Amino acid sequence: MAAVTLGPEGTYSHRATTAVADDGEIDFRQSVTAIVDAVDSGEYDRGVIPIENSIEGSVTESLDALAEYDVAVVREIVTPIRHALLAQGPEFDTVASHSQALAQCRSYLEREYPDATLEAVASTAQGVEFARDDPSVAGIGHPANAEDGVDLEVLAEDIQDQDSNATRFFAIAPAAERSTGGGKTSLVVYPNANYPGLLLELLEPFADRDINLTRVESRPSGQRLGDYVFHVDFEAGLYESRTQAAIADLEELAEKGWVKRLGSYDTEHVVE
Ligand SMILES: O=C(O)C(=O)C[C@]1(C(=O)O)C=C[C@@H](O)C=C1
Repeated sequence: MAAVTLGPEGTYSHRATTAVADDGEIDFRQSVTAIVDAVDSGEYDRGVIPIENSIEGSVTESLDALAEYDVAVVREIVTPIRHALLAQGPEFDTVASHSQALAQCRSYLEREYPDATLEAVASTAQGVEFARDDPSVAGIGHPANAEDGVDLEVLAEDIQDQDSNATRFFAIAPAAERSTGGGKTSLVVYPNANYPGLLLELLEPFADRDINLTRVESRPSGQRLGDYVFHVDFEAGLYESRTQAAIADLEELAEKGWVKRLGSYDTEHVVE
């Protein structure tokens, strides 16, 4: 089974992918959108993308790509994220990492390196590569990245602002592989409407059927200011009759827009 995720080798996405596709080939892309595109086109059977972090919140590029492309979510992977600061030595003036990782270490960086320039790059592992090439750059990433070559020191470990830092990833597949099992479901709803009580009406189909929502997130539709797409996750299988009834209600509400079924899945906790 060929899988694709955020590269280069050594990203947290790569680690999460190994947990679900350890017997197959893993290829890398430089952005979440490129990963979703490669799975949507059938080039890969699996992709792994970050969705949400306990400190920094949604990975908005992932939510937008899930709304735009037609792929199935087949698994959820939750993994603790413990960042290290890696450099050739203590004399650096720039810290390069993924924007999520820089944000997860914001207090640490302000306290310890208030004068450093923060540079957002495609992934944590790419930041570490820059540090390997340039003594004026430090990277933030998994400490094991220091072992993959010469000349990198682990200057500090566990620099994330909360000990309990964790990221949720989705394993995605081509849309035809949408699973029929799994205890959690994700939908994307675009009502294409704006009137008092709309959000309440969107949530009622779940409350009425005793379905527990685990996340509601709004993203701009891109059509006009104040117009939103809603990402909804809940604890019920897609093919349960109460879910089908709730979706039928939502489709009526979103008659001018659409309801996208991303799929049902189980959660896997990966501890490193
Ligand atoms: O850059 C990486 O290592 C990634 O896999 C991306 C990512 C993210 O986008 O959230 C994944 C986990 C961590 O939260 C930090 C960065």
